[in-house]
Amino acid sequence: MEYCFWYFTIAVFSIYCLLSWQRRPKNFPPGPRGFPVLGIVPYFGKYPEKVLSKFADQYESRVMSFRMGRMDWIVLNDIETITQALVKQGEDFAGRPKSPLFDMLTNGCGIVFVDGEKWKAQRKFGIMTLRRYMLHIYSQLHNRLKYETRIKNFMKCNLNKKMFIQTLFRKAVTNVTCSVLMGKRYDYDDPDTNFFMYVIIRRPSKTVVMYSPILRFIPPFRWTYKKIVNSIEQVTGVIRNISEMHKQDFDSSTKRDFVDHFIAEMNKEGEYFTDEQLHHYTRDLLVAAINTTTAAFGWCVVSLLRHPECQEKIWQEVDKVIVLFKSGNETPSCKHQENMPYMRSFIQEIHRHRSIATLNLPHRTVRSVRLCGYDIPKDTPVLTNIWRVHNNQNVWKNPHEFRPDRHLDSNGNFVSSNNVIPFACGYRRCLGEQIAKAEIFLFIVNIVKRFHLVVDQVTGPPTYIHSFSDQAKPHPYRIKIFLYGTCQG
Ligand code: HEM
Repeated sequence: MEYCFWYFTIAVFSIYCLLSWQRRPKNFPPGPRGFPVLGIVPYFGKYPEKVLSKFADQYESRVMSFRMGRMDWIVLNDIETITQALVKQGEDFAGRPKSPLFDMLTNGCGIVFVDGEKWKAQRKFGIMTLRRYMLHIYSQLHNRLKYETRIKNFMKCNLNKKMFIQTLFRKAVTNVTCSVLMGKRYDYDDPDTNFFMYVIIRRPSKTVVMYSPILRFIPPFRWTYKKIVNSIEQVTGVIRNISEMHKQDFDSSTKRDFVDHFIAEMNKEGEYFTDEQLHHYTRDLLVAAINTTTAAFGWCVVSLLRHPECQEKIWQEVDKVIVLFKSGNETPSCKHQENMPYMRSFIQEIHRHRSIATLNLPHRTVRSVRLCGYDIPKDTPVLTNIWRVHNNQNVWKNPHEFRPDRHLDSNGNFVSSNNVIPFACGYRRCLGEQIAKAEIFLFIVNIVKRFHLVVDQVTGPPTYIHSFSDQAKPHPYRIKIFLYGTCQG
């Protein structure tokens, strides 16, 4: 009798779980449910963007849903729906999924995972500041990149069996970003400062712990959790010291960098402009900038190596447009780019062919909304399948092929495309887009004009397959590099 009771209770409970698993909000977009608790996570494998894209084909829906944990997520599948949601209804989709753990660790400060009024004030300040001193940033970026990409550093990569070229790019990008944000450069060989370049590398397991804080008590994730805490503490510790030094010799008439601009804002006593906010804002900018830009540099070189004809064409264009580059009497700038259609096509093709933020950063609906005839409740997490847009066969012929000239018209003019959205679009579009674009352009100019890049015959050409991370970055690879006009390599 007692057994019957337990069997009955378990059966009722299982049916209840199954039904609540199957239940989804009324008039919600269609999509796969996957397994109880895990949802479709077991299907994700290394490339969730491709798996979600296949589901999108299967459900034939511009907006699709799926289950992960206890949450129903939605995915925006094409450019029209993405523009409708993130631009036209942008305010409704401008939230970020809540991570109580991250909020606890950052005290709700920063910009990337903040929303509401605080985010609006920080974003407005960020846009104004970066725009105001963009010209200064441009020449600073050029000088720093020229310095960071000295042949001496490349030679070290060639000689050192353990050092790959991306290590050099990561160090260069870290120094460029630190200079622009807080006037700081780190010596490549300094072991005390090297940590700064590595502690902020993002791994998928970190994201999982962020959104499922309960996991921090389970052994393998416990270790990841400790790393997150250490990373946040270490980086903010370094930024704290630097900002204290900035305060000591602060001069409101000559603001040197982002930190100085923020201190000036703090002196006006704005509600959200505190020391803690400064530390987390700067940390967020560093994390957002370093991983993505390093990946972009890595993909540029992969493409230059795999397509020597592109290297040659870019070299010729730079030679024609920036005539005095070699003598050091002309600094490359945005205005040069206007006369460089091939360079611009090459960069646009890098962004299309190698989507770095394949699924964008997650958004959250801040109120109940209607999209493509479906009802999406408040607080629904939202993914944007950027990879799918960049590989849409109806827009791009043979999308898997790397062909910069697809972005040129019959007269050889560059055609900017709304179907290439590496920085996303709308309200939460990348804040550092202009900086990233300038950096990538200046990086290519500096590399192509000064060096000749050749595939390392021992390892062969690097692959386009990206490594498993929350940003699509190249696998480590080696190259041969020669100074132009010499056989030095
Ligand atoms: C190739 C380089 C880069 C790529 C591909 C990239 C891409 C992105 C993407 C896809 C987003 C998410 C947009 C959204 O949520 O809808 C984002 C956000 C952001 N990016 Fe970038 N990014 C790059 C470089 C940078 C740089 C250099 C900086 C800063 C100097 C930066 C700062 C930020 C910030 C602060 C956000 C959050 C904006 C917000 O939540 O309001 N990014 N980026």
